[in-house]
Amino acid sequence: MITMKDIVREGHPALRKRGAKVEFPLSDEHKALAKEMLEYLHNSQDDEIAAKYGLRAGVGLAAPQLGKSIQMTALFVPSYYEDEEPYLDEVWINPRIIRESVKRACLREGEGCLSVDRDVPGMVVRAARITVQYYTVDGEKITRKLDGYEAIVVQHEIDHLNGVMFYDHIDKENPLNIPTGVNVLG
Ligand SMILES: OCN(O)CCCc1ccccc1
Ligand code: NI
Repeated sequence: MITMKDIVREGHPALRKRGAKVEFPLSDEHKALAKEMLEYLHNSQDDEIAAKYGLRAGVGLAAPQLGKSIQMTALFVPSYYEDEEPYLDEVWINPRIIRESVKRACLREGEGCLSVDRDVPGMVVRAARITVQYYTVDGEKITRKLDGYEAIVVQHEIDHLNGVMFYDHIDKENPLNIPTGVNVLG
């Protein structure tokens, strides 16, 4: 199982490279990696397992964070309501944003990252609504629109696949400034 020791931290080259496109059909190695990445997210959001193995909770995990410079990310965003299906619970292959709104959004609390062992305060301003195109592990091509918290998470993950870190988006001069018209979430 993936634990924190498998997650590379700032300074590791894989975090600053664009990942290579994943070929289909997925190799056994890539299939196993996809499964393990999603498992990490489930484990990290299970209080008992997370405490037992010292896992930091995450709603996303991108392959470059494991030192694997490929275009693969796992997403596990539980729904707001316990008894409802999670909003996102899958692995996306070769995802790309094909459209984004002019409207911007950010999380009131800012963002963090499993590959960043420090707090980096500041507004991470992103597109409020995106249209993404990705492949499932079975090679099915999906086009999907997202908004709200999921849109923020997916942009954070796709950034990782392109060597971008969340703090690259923070305004150095005025990190806590919320530009006019930006939706503040949370
Ligand atoms: O790359 C995923 N990872 O570092 C876990 C944190 C994910 C995340 C945190 C805040 C806002 C969006 C996404
Ligand atoms: Ni991250």
